[in-house]
Amino acid sequence: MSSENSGPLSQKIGFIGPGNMAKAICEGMVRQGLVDYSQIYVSGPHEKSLVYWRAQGAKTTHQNGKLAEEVDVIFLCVKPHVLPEAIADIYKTSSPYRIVGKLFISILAGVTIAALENTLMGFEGSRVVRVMTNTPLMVGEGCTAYCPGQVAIDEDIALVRRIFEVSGVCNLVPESMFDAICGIAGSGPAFIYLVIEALSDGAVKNGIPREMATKLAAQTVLGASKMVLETGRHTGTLKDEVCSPSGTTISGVHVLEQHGVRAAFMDAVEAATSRSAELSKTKETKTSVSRHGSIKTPMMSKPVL
Ligand SMILES: NC(=O)C1=CN([C@@H]2O[C@H](COP(=O)(O)OP(=O)(O)OC[C@H]3O[C@@H](n4cnc5c(N)ncnc54)[C@H](O)[C@@H]3O)[C@@H](O)[C@H]2O)C=CC1
Ligand SMILES: O=C(O)[C@@H]1CCC=N1
Repeated sequence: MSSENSGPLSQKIGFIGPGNMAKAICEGMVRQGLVDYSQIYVSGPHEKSLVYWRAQGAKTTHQNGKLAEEVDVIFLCVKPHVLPEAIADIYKTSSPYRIVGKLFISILAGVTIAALENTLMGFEGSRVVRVMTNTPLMVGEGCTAYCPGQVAIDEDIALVRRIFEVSGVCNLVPESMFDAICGIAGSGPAFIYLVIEALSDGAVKNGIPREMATKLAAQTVLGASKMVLETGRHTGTLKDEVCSPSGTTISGVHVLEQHGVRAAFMDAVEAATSRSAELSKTKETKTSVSRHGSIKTPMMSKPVL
């Protein structure tokens, strides 16, 4: 595989699982001129979810194996419990000799590199990179972490960095951090939407029209985030600068502390982290797939398909 450091990518790129994350990753690449839709292949079982992609100019199929035959790089973008079925479909709908030396990039929560490599070992020379990312990729503000598998090569890493750096930040981390990164970066946007919605509700309660209230809340969160990232100053110091003695803010902060907001957010990140760890231990995500496309679960002596 060629490794360009600038300019458009030459590879054909496939997405197995044409959902929210496939769109976020692909749109980021297209918007930044890294690829155009003629290089994009997408597969999924439901016709309805492929219509959008064809309208953009991507090629679509219901057969994961046909996609894998065509492309150089395969993004795995299905839900974690669907992975065995999706991989089994690659085996069943392809000629294995045509799936040689492909790079698989997985964004699945709670699916380890070992599980991925195990399930893909029927395809000669497969390489894996595990990624955790988030939906703000869509607006160029993604937060991505990656960890290469055992046989991933420098070009694979360079490619992953290029794809995710055009749409935000991207860092190499040890795989042991993946559950915690899922807890903050993967799930975190939902926690913050909740904050924005609640701030907006508070403003609406006090007479601000909804549309204006949501814009004020979102811009305030954006501004606070930029302050943290661009000044590099401690969050406590930044908070103190907003809190005047006997002022409005400290009254609000007191209420948040009374309601245990910090502990609630810590608990939320911890719960999401634990769930990711739990997923990696479930039978579905530990399942492997034989060369013939049979799904083998660790709990069963016989294949279930
Ligand atoms: N949504 C998020 O914010 C994030 C999600 N992730 C991970 O990304 C993955 C995808 O998540 P979403 O895009 O949100 O899910 P989604 O539900 O939007 O997309 C999944 C797609 O897979 C398709 N699919 C189902 N069975 C299939 C099969 N056998 N073969 C091919 N395609 C199949 C579905 O029809 C659907 O279009 C998950 O594993 C999740 O853990 C990671 C980071 C953030
Ligand atoms: O909720 C989930 O399982 C996925 C993984 C990270 C964000 N969304």
